[in-house]
Amino acid sequence: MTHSSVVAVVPAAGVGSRMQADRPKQYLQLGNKTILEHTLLTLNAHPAVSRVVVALSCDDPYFPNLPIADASWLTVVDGGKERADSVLAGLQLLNDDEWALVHDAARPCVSHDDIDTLLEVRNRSDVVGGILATPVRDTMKRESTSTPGAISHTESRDRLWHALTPQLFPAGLLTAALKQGEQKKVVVTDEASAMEAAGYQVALIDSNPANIKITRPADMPLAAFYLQQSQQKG
Ligand SMILES: Nc1ccn([C@@H]2O[C@H](COP(=O)(O)OP(=O)(O)OP(=O)(O)O)[C@@H](O)[C@H]2O)c(=O)n1
Ligand SMILES: C[C@](O)(CO)[C@H](O)COP(=O)(O)O
Repeated sequence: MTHSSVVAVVPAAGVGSRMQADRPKQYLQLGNKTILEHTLLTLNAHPAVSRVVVALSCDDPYFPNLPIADASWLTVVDGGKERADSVLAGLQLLNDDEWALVHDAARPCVSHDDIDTLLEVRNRSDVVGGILATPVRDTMKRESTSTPGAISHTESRDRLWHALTPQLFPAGLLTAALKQGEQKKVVVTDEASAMEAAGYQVALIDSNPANIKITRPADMPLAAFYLQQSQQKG
């Protein structure tokens, strides 16, 4: 079956406050490249990805110094206040019938195997798209509101998943769902939340938990280890 082209859309306009670094976390080095370079190069290297759109902070002083800044396969757009705004800005460069493969800049350890599995959802008629995900492993506690720092209760972890990225949807439907979510003040922290709110069925694709989102300092050595593992695999 032939498919419309797949375009990677990479939100990379965050400030990385939880990382508490001297620069936005996507510009921290892992080995000989920044996190952002690892992510963009991995996406561009996937045979199904036709081009990459990256959303940057409008006053980002770091990107122009990267060797890939002038890559022909890469287009830069200005990101927005929230992650969803940055994704929406990137989607403006896609045709409605193209597949948007939305992936956090902060997830450099994503594998081509997992992207291959996610792309299979294009052949399904029961869902509109899908997301990489991994089942929750720990017991989940809800914090008390009346006694902050204390447990209110244990949440059922039955059928509870961590949503990862990439998340894959037809660009036109995702654009409309994000705009609708904005108008209806839906809390949209990933693309799937907007698609769910719009009433679509979205596939959960069980995937490698090594595809971590680098968020806090302790994530850096873990990401370095996973990247080294994948480089050794070749
Ligand atoms: N306005 C924003 C906010 C976030 N992002 C991107 O969305 C991804 C996931 O967001 P997160 O991990 O929360 O990154 P930050 O918002 O930078 O981190 P923090 O919440 O700690 O500030 C990151 O690649 C980040 O660069 C974005 O493009 N535009
Ligand atoms: C999109 C995401 O990575 C899925 O888990 C997550 O929602 C991003 O959240 P953040 O607060 O913007 O890091």
